[in-house]
Amino acid sequence: MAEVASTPSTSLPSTQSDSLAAAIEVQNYLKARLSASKNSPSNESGKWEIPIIDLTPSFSPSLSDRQAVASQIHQACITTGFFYITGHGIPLEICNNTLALAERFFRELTPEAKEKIHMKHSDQFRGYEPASWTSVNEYETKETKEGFNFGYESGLDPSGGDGKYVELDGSSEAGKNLWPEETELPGFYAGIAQYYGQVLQLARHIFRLFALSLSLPEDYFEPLVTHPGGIARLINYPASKNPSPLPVDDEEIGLGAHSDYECFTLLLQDSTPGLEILSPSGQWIAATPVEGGIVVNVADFLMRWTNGRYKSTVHRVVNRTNKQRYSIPFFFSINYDAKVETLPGCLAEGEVSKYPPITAGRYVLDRLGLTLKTGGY
Ligand SMILES: O=C(O)CCC(=O)C(=O)O
Ligand SMILES: [Fe+2]
Repeated sequence: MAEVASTPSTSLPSTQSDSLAAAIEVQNYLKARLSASKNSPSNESGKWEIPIIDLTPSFSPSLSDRQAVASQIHQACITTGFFYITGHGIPLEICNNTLALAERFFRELTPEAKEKIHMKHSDQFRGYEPASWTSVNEYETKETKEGFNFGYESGLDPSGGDGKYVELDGSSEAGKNLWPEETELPGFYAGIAQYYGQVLQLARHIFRLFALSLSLPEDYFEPLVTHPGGIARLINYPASKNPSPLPVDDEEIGLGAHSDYECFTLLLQDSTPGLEILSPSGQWIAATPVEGGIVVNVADFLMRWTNGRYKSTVHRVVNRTNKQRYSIPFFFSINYDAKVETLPGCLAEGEVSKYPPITAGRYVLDRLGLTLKTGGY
């Protein structure tokens, strides 16, 4: 792990937007957490476990069944900020096929085809991302992962959306994704679109449970997800050159320590472990894959809405095995032109909001901007 304690705090230019200030503040928070972390194997498992929540009853017509799931979600959100879901309704076959498409993307697409859809051609961070093109924090700057990033299109939304989608920067042109040609990777787009549609609808369902978990009406967030942001990534973490349980050397960081930016993330991972989450006492805990399960983690918007009651937990990926690891996170956001502001019900009498209001898309864009080595976008 790179030395972080001595790095001076990032200073805030006076002309920055509120969302950039917020994005920089998260980096400073991360620095504090990392300097207190122990880069050693965890002995905390058992004390701080990632719960498994069966979503089956959440599809019941009975409100009390749905509420029972929501209270398990509440408990997970105020402790780990991470949980697995089973019984989520996305067939295992679709999950496995989508992971197989990720593998095909990285293995079969030619370097020329990857170059054509390189992220440098996108002003919205879409497309193919070679290893070390971005790094999610300023301390672990040689990330081994490579990725392919794409976002919401109304054609991928089974609800069709309300036709008012705006991009991260508030512009209204849709369709900024960079897809490989059908002839270059036959069947890729159709397979990815099928998974995207399913995971998007699942995210909308889970968002209703989040509302219940906060004692809000189930449809509280509904007006905010009529044309939601939803970035997804296919990620390939190469096998370790020197597989060993620990310690991690900087060359082996797949994806550096970070919190996610949006409402919550739904992560599909293959059977190779690698995801680790930072416990309150600074231990890295492995989020080992659960067969048929999807990892859910609270991200920054939910932390901000709840004034920190829901934990946007720091996590990272280190592939310590001799196998490639593929994963597919889906980052569910509200409409990018909507605001995130502390919920009145999450402030006790006299309690002040820790987080100023931000515009959803702008905040995501500012956080993404900080991942580029150039520091700009
Ligand atoms: O690949 C994983 O397991 C996690 C990915 C992740 O945390 C991210 O892309 O934000
Ligand atoms: Fe993440």
